[in-house]
Amino acid sequence: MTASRLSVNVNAVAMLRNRRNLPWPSVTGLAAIALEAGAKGITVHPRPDERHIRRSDVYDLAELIEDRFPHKELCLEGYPAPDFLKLVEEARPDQVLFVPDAPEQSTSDHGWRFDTDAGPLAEAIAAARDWSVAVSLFLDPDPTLPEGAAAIGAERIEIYTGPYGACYDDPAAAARELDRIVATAEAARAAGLGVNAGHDLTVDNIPALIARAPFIREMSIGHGFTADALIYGFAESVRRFRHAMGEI
Ligand SMILES: CC(=O)[C@@H](O)[C@H](O)COP(=O)(O)O
Ligand SMILES: NCC(=O)COP(=O)(O)O
Repeated sequence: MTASRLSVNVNAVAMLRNRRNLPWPSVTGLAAIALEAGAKGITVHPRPDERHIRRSDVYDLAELIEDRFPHKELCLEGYPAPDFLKLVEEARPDQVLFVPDAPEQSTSDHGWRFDTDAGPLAEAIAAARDWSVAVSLFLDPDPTLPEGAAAIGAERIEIYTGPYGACYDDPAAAARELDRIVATAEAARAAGLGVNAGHDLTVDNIPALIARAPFIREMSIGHGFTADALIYGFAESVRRFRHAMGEI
């Protein structure tokens, strides 16, 4: 049995909870079920408007993992603005993923371009590393980019797999996207970076990806995982995604 690569993103659980002024479905409760079932960790992307994950959820999840799952990992995602960096400093996740998202953006849809928008990155990366938080950078599937991530001090990248996920009904287009992801993953590995992947991954599109890039160390999955779990339940979906990754 291979170690788990699955980090379950619970943004959508928080979105459902926020429909009412009630504490269910429980973000920490479902995170615990996923961790107990074999997920490697939990990922959250608190957005400035708290449309799903609230700042308080981040502290609750950090406490859950520290108290009950000390060998599991918390990953925080966000734009390196002062408020987000404060959250990273206080919650001390195992990993932070910096994304270049504007506050009003509906979801992440592109990675960093080091020639144009890397302004706040170098300082944020240095701060996170001082707090012993591993730093990952969200990058488009473009093999010219990983070298820039290594040069600026990141330890890992997460390849944006949204365009691949969007080709669910077009195998030829999916094969082209997969080539770009794999080339980027290989470039990152050659640059000494750890390789993560995320966005719109599903039990159907993961096997082809993992077959071509078995060295991927983590996949963070929220939307597709939650859609699956509505049918199968959180614990069974962990098993299904790990099976898709060839782990069990
Ligand atoms: C960084 C990334 O890929 C995003 O998928 C993000 O984690 C999802 O954010 P939303 O849940 O707000 O769409
Ligand atoms: N980093 C990607 C992530 O956490 C989840 O993305 P998605 O599966 O909700 O698209």
